[in-house]
Amino acid sequence: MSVNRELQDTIADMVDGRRGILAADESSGTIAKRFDSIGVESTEESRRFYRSLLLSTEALGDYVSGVILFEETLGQPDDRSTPLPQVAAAQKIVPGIKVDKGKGPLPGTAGDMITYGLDGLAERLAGYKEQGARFAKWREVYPVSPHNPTRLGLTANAEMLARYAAVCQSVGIVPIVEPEVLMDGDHSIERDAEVNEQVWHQVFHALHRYGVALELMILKPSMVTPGKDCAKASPEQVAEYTLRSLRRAVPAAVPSINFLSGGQGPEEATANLNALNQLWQSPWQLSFSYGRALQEPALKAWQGRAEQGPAAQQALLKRARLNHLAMLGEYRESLEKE
Ligand SMILES: O=P(O)(O)OC[C@H]1O[C@](O)(COP(=O)(O)O)[C@@H](O)[C@@H]1O
Repeated sequence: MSVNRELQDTIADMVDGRRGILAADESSGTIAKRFDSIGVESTEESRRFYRSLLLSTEALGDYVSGVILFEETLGQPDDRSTPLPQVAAAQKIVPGIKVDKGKGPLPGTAGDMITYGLDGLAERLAGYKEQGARFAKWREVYPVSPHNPTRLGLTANAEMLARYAAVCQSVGIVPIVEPEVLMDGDHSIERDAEVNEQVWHQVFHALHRYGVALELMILKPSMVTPGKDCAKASPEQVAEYTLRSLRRAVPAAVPSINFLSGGQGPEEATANLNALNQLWQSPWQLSFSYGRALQEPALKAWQGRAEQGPAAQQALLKRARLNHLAMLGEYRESLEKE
């Protein structure tokens, strides 16, 4: 099959107007933190058990079209020895893989970050593809301060995302491009809009220079919100600011925008997505690619106890279904109690 055909098929399987993406690709440090919050030790086996529980949730494929896995999970089996990528695929959930290798400070910028992992990426992708991955994800992180992101931070991070995306498409892997503007701090929603807009402009400029086919990628941005230390904005305000900035910076050729949750609570992330889909008929599908906002209730229900598995799966399925309804603009707060 041609590389282009592979990319088109993957986009068709992932973008159908009613399903989103489950981000289950927490790196070792992050998953240890999440497990710590429920008193569970993070071991190879506890991570395998938990992620296998998530992926075998019955009917999850009704609301989720893709799952982002961590490298370790790609090679792990469920209790019946079926590789986890196959467990996902059996539910019509496309398996994908986080391919960046974490982040560190960007020298010369006093506060900006940069992500590692481009060396040997094409070879790594070939291996992941053999294990079943059909898409990849790479995250650049932008802290906000009165002087960050700097001009250098904006161009350097955009360059990394574009180089990664171009390598992915050259080997038939759909790239998810994730520029995350962090919620940390006390910046206003106006400042957040300004930063996100600059970030997206630079990212799409770089994607253009690297010849990335916009029709064959997915954007995973932050929603435009005030910083965590400010009063929260209403879902309508978040939707208005986010759409205004997206319209100014993101070409209509991009098929789907799957937001990250970035520290929003589960109900908040669903209400915001719903408002986004109610506000305006957009050229892109507006969907989710949540980690914490999908998994938090499931983690709490699980508590590391095998007998709590079904409760954890119910909690995950409920969040996935409510976010599916938010994609249709049909979510209501009263559904939380059902
Ligand atoms: O462990 P990392 O690499 O810091 O990533 C943290 C998470 O951030 C995400 O990109 C977004 O997750 P959230 O929706 O929880 O913000 C996930 O895909 C990833 O698991």
